[in-house]
Amino acid sequence: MRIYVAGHRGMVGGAILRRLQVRKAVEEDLTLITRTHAELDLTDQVAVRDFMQGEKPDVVILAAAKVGGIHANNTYPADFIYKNLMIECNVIHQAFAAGVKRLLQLGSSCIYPKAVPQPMKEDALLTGTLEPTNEPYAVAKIAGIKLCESYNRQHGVDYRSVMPTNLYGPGDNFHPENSHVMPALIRRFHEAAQSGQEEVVMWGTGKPMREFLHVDDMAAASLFVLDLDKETYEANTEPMLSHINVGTGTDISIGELGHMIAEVTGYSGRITQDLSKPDGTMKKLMDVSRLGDMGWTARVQLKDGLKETYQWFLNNQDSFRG
Ligand SMILES: NC(=O)C1=CN([C@@H]2O[C@H](COP(=O)(O)OP(=O)(O)OC[C@H]3O[C@@H](n4cnc5c(N)ncnc54)[C@H](OP(=O)(O)O)[C@@H]3O)[C@@H](O)[C@H]2O)C=CC1
Ligand SMILES: C[C@H]1O[C@H](OP(=O)(O)OP(=O)(O)OC[C@H]2O[C@@H](n3cnc4c(=O)[nH]c(N)nc43)[C@H](O)[C@@H]2O)[C@@H](O)[C@@H](O)C1=O
Repeated sequence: MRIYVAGHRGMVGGAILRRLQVRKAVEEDLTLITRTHAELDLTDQVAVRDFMQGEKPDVVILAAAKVGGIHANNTYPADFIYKNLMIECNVIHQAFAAGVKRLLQLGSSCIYPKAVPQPMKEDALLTGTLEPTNEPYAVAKIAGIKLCESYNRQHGVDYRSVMPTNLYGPGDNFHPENSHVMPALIRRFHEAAQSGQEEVVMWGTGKPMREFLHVDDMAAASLFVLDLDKETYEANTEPMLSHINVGTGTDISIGELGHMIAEVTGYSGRITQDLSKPDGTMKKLMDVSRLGDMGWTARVQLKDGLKETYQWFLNNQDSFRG
């Protein structure tokens, strides 16, 4: 069994690779294939074709993408739509051309319309208008789902999609502007606590609700879905709706999250709001009953995961990206 993990140096790909390495210790015939971004640019069609034809993986896990928080999505929309469409087209088509029978790709909860009934069910896809701050990224992610469904329908392959809620954990991107809210605030509150600052500014009103899933849970869910036999996967999805939500099923306001991060990082000053920054979607909570009915639930509690992520941040400050 030869498994290619695309994006293995990212937060999710790294967590998936760690789990597969544990598996490899007991499964001698398992070969894990990886390439860094520098070794293989997945937006390069010819390079991806040559790689797939050369390595001939049995299974592909697509965790590589252009990823960022609300500001990055809103500021670099061309990068988010172009790079993600190219990566998906190249990896999915060239995997098919090289004979890959099973593939798992990661989408995102932002595929669902902005004003959709909560919690969001898989069948809410394409029922309304998307959140404008990340529409280009969401369109690319929806195309990823439709690529998998189309190759399944036309060619009889077994390409699956998981839709994660907002993720966090070791290996996250702590860039001050371009990251997601959790790593951005861990860094900002930590630096304020260390330097004795009296004020920390958070973006928006603090009212949006978000659901946070630890990346180790995401990696476990990804392999759970990948390992399902074809009959079970198909019995729990539909040909035109072949994606599965992954989340915890509970959410928290951004304001509350800020207070939690202040406590964990030891910051005790004022917390204020920058109302010139966007809130984005006001609520994004996944309906996770489909995955729950199949037997998978998240394990890591938010407070525990936050403390562990802060510890990882402290141990890796010199090496993290951004
Ligand atoms: N983080 C989150 O909150 C969420 C993530 N997701 C999805 O999960 C998946 C993984 O995200 P996450 O791990 O957080 O993201 P990361 O940014 O941590 O990792 C993405 C990886 O993809 C690599 N990559 C990007 N572009 C290319 C390219 N052109 N060629 C080769 N490699 C490339 C990056 O390499 P490099 O850094 O060198 O560019 C990086 O290693 C993505 O599909 C994302 O959309 C979904 C919902 C929430
Ligand atoms: C996973 C998901 O991530 C993105 O969507 P998002 O959920 O809005 O992600 P976010 O983590 O950046 O923000 C969450 C909330 O938090 C508020 N907020 C406060 N203070 C900071 C702050 O300092 N940084 C950030 N980034 N947000 C902040 C911010 O204003 C917003 O209300 C998508 O574009 C898309 O990439 C996607 O799929």
